[in-house]
Amino acid sequence: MSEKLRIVVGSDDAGHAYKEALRKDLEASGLVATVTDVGVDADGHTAYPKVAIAAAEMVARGEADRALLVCGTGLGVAIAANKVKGVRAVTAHDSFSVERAVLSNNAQVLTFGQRVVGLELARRLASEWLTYRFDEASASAAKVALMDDYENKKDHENQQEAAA
Ligand SMILES: O=C[C@H](O)[C@H](O)COP(=O)(O)O
Repeated sequence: MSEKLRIVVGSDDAGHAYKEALRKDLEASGLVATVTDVGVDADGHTAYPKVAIAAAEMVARGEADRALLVCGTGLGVAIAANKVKGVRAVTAHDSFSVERAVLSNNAQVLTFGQRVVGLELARRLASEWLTYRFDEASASAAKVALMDDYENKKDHENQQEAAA
C-alpha cells in the first residue's frame, strides 16, 4: 500500500456516535498519518453543511487527503461537500461502491448515514476504504478529468462574466 493518508472526520449530531467510533478505529489502525476531527462534539448542534464544508475545504486546500463524514443518511454531508471545488464526495454503504468510489471516481470524501447502515458494516467499509488508492494511469482517470474540466470551464466563465 502507498503512503499513509491524512484523514479528516466530521458529523452532525445525527452522525456523532458513528463519527466517534470511526475516528477511534482510524487512530488505532496504524494505517493513517493523521486524523483531524472537525466536529461536532457530543452536544453539538452544528448543521451538517457547516461540518461537511469545513472538512471538504481541508481536502481542497491539500491539508487532508480524504474525509469521512457521517450524518443521518450520509446524503446531506455528501451534497454539501460536493459544493467545494475539486471535491468528489459519495455516500456508499456497500463494499463494491466503496471500492469504486476510489478506484473509478477518485472520490476523496466518503459519507455514511448513521440512521441507514449498521455500525459494524460502517466500520468494515471504512477499513476497506483505507486500502484503496486511485491510479492516475488507469482508464478511469480521463473520465474523472472531464468533471474537473467542466468545473474549471464554469469557473472561468463566471470570472469572465463578473469582470464584464
Ligand atoms: O442529510 C441530512 C442528514 O441526514 C441530517 O443528519 C438530518 O437532517 P434533517 O434533520 O434535516 O432531516
